[in-house]
Amino acid sequence: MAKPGEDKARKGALTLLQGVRDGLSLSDQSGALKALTPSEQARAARLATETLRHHARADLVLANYVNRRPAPQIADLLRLATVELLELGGAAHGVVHASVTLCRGLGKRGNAAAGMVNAVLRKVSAHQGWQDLPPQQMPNWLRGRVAAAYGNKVTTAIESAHQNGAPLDLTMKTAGATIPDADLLPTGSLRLHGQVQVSGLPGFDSGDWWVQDAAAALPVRLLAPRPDEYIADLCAAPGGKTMQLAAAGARVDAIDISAARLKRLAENLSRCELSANLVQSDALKWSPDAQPDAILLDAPCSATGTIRRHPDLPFLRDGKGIRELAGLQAALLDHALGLLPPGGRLVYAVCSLLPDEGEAQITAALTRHRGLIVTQPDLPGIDRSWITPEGGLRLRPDYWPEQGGMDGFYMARLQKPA
Ligand SMILES: C[S@@+](CC[C@H](N)C(=O)[O-])C[C@H]1O[C@@H](n2cnc3c(N)ncnc32)[C@H](O)[C@@H]1O
Repeated sequence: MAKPGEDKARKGALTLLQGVRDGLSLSDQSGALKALTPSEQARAARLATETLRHHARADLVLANYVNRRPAPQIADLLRLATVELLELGGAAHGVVHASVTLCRGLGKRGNAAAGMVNAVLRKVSAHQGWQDLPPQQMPNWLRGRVAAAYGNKVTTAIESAHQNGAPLDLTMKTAGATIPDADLLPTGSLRLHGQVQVSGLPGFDSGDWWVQDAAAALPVRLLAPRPDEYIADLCAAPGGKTMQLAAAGARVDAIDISAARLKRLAENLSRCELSANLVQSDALKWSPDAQPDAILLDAPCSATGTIRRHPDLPFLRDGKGIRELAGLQAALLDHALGLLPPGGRLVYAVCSLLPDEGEAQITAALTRHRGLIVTQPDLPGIDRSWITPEGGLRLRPDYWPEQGGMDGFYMARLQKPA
């Protein structure tokens, strides 16, 4: 029996996949499915996300049954159906029937391919061995760098973590508070497993928490803000870390170059009834009237630590621009250190797997700034093996495999000489 909502969601997923092929991220496409209900939009996003997460494995299965390379839109449809059948447990008859109908709706080319789609998907639905296929590899430009940094075994473990996706982590506004069904992680974040509708969770309307990966919550814990301290958050939007700083009672200047992202930060602060002084500026040109007690520099980066939650990223990037990003990170670090008073502290953070954006930035900053020291992380829940030779904290998606992993991150706490 065809379910109209499911059919709309499948069609929506194909629209999103086409968008990714055209160079748009899934989050850039939030307006593309306006005609769908919120639950159809959520289903479409899930289908597209899972298809990207299992793209290469779906192609491996399909290669057994497809003779000629199909047009890109038909290939997306076949991958989507393969993932529904073999990963998401979709009922064979329903998925095959709906996919053939959808294919017929794709114009002349779709009509011509409908018979092939029907025959291929019937075979896919009986395919054995999906679970044994290796996890989807990162693209070569990234895989090579990750393997050079951590070795082949860890690279495969990171790819498995990417395939598993990410649970939903929350940071509570009040330390120690909790919500039903959430696990308390060793570092203090709460974790929820399975499909969760964020706006339906207790405490959403009252702003008791915000969504933030457990790894992303650690830079502010490392900075250890105190009530009434004046803290500059130099790359602040959409504001998960600004909210941690504000919730700790700090007076926060939240600077970001993007007006659109600052708007989201303002909405997030408002929902949680927290406040910060928002400033739209290039952080490299910003200087405050008074010296901040501390600075958070959550620098723009390749975001390669977030592939678990953003499986579109490997399809959108080609590795160009990392050198420019590293140059910007170094310039931001130098500028930020110049704003600090003697003895002031700074946490540098990036959601990147690449040492060029993390460890190497701090090693180079230590040679450029005489007397600068790295103070070692001493946070609850941190494994000592995560601390790097220069004294930073390297987090990887393959850590905490039993609890559901964490984003890749690097952070270091610097102190200016007194
Ligand atoms: C990693 S994100 C920050 C995430 C944020 N700290 C949080 O916890 O939600 C990096 C941010 O840096 C901003 N950005 C990039 N270049 C910048 C610059 N030159 N000055 C200020 N902000 C910049 C981007 O707009 C983006 O919002």
